[in-house]
Amino acid sequence: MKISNIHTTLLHAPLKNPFITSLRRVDALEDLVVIIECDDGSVGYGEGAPTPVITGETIGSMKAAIELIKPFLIGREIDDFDTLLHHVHSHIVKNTTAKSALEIALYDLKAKSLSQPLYRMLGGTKKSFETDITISMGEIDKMIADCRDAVALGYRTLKIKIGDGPQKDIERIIAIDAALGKDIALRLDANQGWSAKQSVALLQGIEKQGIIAEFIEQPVAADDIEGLKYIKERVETPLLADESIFSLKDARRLLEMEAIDYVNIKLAKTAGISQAVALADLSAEYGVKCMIGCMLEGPVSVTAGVHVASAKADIITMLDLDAVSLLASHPVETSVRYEESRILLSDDIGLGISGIESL
Ligand SMILES: C[C@H](N)C(=O)N[C@H](CCC(=O)O)C(=O)O
Ligand SMILES: [Mg+2]
Repeated sequence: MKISNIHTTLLHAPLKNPFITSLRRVDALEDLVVIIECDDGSVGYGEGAPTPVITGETIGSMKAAIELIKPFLIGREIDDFDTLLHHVHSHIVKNTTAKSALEIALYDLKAKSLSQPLYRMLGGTKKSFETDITISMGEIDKMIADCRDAVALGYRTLKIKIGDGPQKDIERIIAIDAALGKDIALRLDANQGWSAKQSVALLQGIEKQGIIAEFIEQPVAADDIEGLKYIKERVETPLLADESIFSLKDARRLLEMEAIDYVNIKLAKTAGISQAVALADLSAEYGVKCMIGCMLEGPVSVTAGVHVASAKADIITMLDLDAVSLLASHPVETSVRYEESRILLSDDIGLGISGIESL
């Protein structure tokens, strides 16, 4: 099974509602699907959504990185898997989403070559998962209405986007908590919107009101490592690092410092599946549980995240893989079922993606 061709196609999918964080607003998904073809007719699918404000990538930079790596993969056997992964990672630094898209397609092919679903190839057995859903940042009344709609659809965990001003944020959190039953868990994601001092004041403020969120995600700037440690030492609310952790090196530093409670693993940050699995293993060594998250991305790469969640189910105990449910429609034919908060893996080989309608 030799790689004969690699090409990309743009995937455009409308969102049900605008996706709004403290970093950006998105009205429709635009991402890049990677298709790797082999000489026996097998096809592997990968995907990645550029998130310029987090990874620094654009559709153009992703295409350029893939074009640069492509000649090192064409003509090689899928069985020579470690060499393929080596080439994905060794010719260009950063460009983590582009590398992830390539890796996902290679893992899809490798699992297909073994006639196994990817999760099983990775050592997983779990097939049923529960994800949260993101509530976009906005006016309080709108956020409460969105929370109620999500609860009515069966979501029991809501990821609340905040971070555009501590005073506004504290009002949002108190109002949302009061509007929902105590059986609904709140995850707070400030997407780097606060300083360390603001974070402590805000979190201590809501804690005094008896509100303990499941966690606060990335309250401070990605490179504010000391800020994370400062917050962790002063609040009860568990602290989850997202934008601060791309690589194993990033994670090791924070874990050694005991600066965080949880790690958010995203394939678009780890440059794919191999380092995502390694990051879960590293976190396990420190006794730190992980969430697997996603950017605003499409069904191919989100599905790859679900397979990783299965492979590392003992350490990846939380899912933020809601991006497919945020789409109004998409052209990907997948045997993996996305039923709002429930995600069910199938036993189809590879990722379980059978095609992209427009191809
Ligand atoms: C979509 C997912 N639930 C999410 O909230 N991801 C964001 C980043 C998404 C983006 O801007 O594309 C996060 O966890 O920060
Ligand atoms: Mg986040």
